[in-house]
Amino acid sequence: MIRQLARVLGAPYAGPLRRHLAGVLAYAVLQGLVFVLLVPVLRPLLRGDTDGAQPWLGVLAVVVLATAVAYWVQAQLGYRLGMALSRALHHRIGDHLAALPLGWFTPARVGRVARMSSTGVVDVMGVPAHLLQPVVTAYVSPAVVVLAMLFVDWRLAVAALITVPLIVLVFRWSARLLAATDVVVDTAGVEASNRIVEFAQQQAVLRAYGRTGEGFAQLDAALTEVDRANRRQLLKGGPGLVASALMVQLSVTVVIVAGVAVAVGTTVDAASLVALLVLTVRFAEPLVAAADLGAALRMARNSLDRMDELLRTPVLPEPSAASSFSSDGSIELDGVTFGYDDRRVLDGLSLTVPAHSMTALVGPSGSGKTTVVRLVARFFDTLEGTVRVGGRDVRDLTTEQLMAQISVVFQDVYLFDASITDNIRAGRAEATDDEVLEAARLARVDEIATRLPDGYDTMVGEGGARLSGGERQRISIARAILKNAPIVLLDEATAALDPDNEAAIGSALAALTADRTLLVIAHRLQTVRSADQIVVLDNGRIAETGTHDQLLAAGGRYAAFWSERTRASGWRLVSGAV
Ligand SMILES: Nc1ncnc2c1ncn2[C@@H]1O[C@H](COP(=O)(O)OP(=O)(O)OP(=O)(O)O)[C@@H](O)[C@H]1O
Repeated sequence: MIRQLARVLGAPYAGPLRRHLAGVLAYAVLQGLVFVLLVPVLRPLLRGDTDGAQPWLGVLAVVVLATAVAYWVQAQLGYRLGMALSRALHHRIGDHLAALPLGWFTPARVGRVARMSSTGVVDVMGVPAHLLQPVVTAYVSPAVVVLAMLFVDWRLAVAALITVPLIVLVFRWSARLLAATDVVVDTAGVEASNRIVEFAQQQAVLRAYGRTGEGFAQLDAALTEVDRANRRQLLKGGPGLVASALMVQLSVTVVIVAGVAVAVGTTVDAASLVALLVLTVRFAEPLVAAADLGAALRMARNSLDRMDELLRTPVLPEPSAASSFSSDGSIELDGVTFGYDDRRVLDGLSLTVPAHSMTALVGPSGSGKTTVVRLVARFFDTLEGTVRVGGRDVRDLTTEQLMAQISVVFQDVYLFDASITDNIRAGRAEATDDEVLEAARLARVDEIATRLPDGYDTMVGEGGARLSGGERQRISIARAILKNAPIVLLDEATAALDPDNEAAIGSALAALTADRTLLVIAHRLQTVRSADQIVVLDNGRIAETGTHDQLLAAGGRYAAFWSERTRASGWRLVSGAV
């Protein structure tokens, strides 16, 4: 486990971990010695020989003092290591998350990561902070005691040693019984926390459709499952825990019986025997503690396993150093095949978006439009074929180089709980105040700021909750304008907006996309009509390509779409260019 901890934490923590382990070992050995010294102290005392006990009492006092110092040193090291470990784990998880393909982030995985970085990190930091010491002591102190027994009376040492393999076997069996149910308990825990978050977040939907009862039923079922899993673990693990405690008591009994048998043979005097028995009882104490701590240690190990697994999840390979790159501002997909899990979604798709032109992607739901945009932004790598941005294979660009080429405006806009200015500045951290204000003006965020009590300093709330959907989108467009990337990937809003917002967003997008390369998942007829190229996707393939007039004249899929959509409510006839 220590080795795994060192691997998860990385090289800088190997030294502190080793030092802490050395401190814990020193403490465990010293504690064992304190137990052992009880024999020479008690032996003369029980015979009434206080003078004989005095030198040993002096030695005992010195060793007790050394034990106390060792305890303090290892506790300080462990506590500090625990705190550093919590920071290091958060950093390592955070750094790795930042490098994982964007497509990795599904809601279920996000839930797991949230659990891992909260309770998981606390479990793991508990190892140096308060678990390692009692567990190491549990094994090392009795070993020192048995070693000392060898010198006092080898038969008692052998009696104690006989029980050790049995204790180890029973401890392992007990741990295995409990571990078998760990996955069930953990899965139930993750499910319950996801349901709680969902229940809280989706109150509006649940109430609107009168399904609070049903929503609650799902949460209730998840919590019942947690309860059931815990009970099942207790039932399955119970025999192991009882057997472990019994084994420890049995080892004490074996040594006592052996001691009495030896005493009857008169090789050991009564005083020594009593001292040895005291030693035996103390010898068993740490073992009982180890059995109790097994569960906490296992939980820490499970959390560590999951962190290890996350940190081993491959990141998208990218060149170690950025090579010089002068983008021609185009986008190209060349024979691209891609699928989620085992299902093919794009099938040998080739598409070119020339620089400074607009391509509109249209097609039925599920035809692969979003997937095309995700591949351009390298959420995933293709199974076959090549995606080129600015004329270069995206796999040959560093994340910084690729991201410098692209601004993405998706439908779900997330704003940080910060001021409007800070949210816009997220587009380019080093932008001057004037540049931020200019981007805000172009995206018509200035109109929003004037209405708010603190203007641009107004905090927008978590996710931008204090603003309307349209207002959030205008801020995200201002962010993209500030970023000033040559290529814009846009998922046009499907939701209806009020006329003011609609017009504001129209002009904000016009400012963003002017003189840029634009790949847009188009929902508005106006956008589609004004595109230089329309690509009709169907089932992961290109069904048709051309301008609006060409495609209407062709009388194919697009023409059918157009006449259907202009009649249906799904496509809105709105004025204003994109
Ligand atoms: N993360 C994912 N995991 C598994 N399957 C996915 C994932 N994302 C999309 N899909 C599936 O891939 C197919 C194409 O989805 P995509 O979102 O690209 O289509 P779309 O044309 O953008 O649809 P829409 O217009 O409804 O947004 C769909 O069948 C969808 O269910």
